Amino acid sequence: EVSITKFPADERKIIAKAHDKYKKARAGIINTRHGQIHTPAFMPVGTKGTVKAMLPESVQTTGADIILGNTYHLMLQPGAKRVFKLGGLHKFMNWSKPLLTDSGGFQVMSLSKLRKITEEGVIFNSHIDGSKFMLSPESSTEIQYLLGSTITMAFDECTPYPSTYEQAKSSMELTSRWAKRSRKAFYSRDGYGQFGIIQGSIYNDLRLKSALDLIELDFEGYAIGGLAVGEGQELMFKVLDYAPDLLPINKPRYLMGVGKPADIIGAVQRGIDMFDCVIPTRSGRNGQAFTKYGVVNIRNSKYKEDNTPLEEDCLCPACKNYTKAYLHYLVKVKEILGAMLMTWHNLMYFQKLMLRIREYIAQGKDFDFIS
Ligand SMILES: NCc1cc(CSc2ccccc2)c2nc(N)[nH]c(=O)c2c1
Ligand SMILES: [Zn+2]
Repeated sequence: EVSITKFPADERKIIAKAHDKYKKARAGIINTRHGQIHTPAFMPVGTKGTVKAMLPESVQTTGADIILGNTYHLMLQPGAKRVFKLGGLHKFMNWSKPLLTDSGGFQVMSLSKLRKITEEGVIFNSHIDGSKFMLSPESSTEIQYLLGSTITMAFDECTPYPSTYEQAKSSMELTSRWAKRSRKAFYSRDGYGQFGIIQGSIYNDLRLKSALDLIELDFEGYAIGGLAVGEGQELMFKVLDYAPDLLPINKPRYLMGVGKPADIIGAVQRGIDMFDCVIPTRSGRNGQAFTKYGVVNIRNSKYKEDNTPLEEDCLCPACKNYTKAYLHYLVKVKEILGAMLMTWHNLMYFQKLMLRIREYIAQGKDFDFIS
């Protein structure tokens, strides 16, 4: 078992080796202070302290072991100190299992209007009321501590795509300097962990240097950042053909912001353990349901009198108790229950996919035809 706490390097016991064809795929368990994470794992995104349209207990019934929170959003509202005073994010949102929070830099670059990147950190104006904030390796790490995150992410810069070699090099070097400061600011406790994030865009020598810089800091896990940023699946897999192997085999590997089922399967085959993506929740709210027959756009008029469930053998409330006609109607009239049921089904679909992948790996079977 790959325990998130410090463990002797020789405890490199991977629970199950996958079928030779996918010699890099692995199934494992990450032990944390807030419970176990079965990998390969899909982590639903709960940006503002809630997985949108879901109760935490509903998220739990889908099989999720861990959910994500967002440092950027929570530091602006309600504020990290307030969450800390109120007992931390676990208590605040009534989620007792593991929580992973992003370090916030990525969200600053994608959400805040005015921002300035300096060696110190990122100065930005809140997208809510324009007030001025600064995120640095130190402040991001402290905010994640105040939130009570089980897994803290190092403060990095997500290198945009496309980037020239020079741009990617200087961005990666900044991420390495910030990683060192993040690691120094981390308050190490048993059962809690901090993950480093490697950058380097599509350049293999930069990816290697980034990995070497971060391995020196002995993080509890490692994330591959700077992918799923518009490069496309082919180029992403090209990087994943070598990047996971640059990371310690006995520590968790997290591919940030990925992805669709086919992306997840391809990345697991290349040695990735953890995933997060807004697709099941966001597309669910937009009327898209993932099913074994493909993606169903429930707003399509062909469903308005379809008295069958999304998937006859799915155990989620949407499939057990309702029809596509009812979901079609709810989404068309923008009823909140529509968002709830579609989200619940999609999260169940993604967790079932991960469960089947874990089973196939444990049985040494290849799993490239699962959709
Ligand atoms: N588009 C991929 C992506 C996504 C996220 C966000 S993952 C996330 C989102 C919400 C909550 C927790 C994690 C990233 N975060 C960081 N820090 N660095 C990246 O390179 C990066 C790349
Ligand atoms: Zn369902």
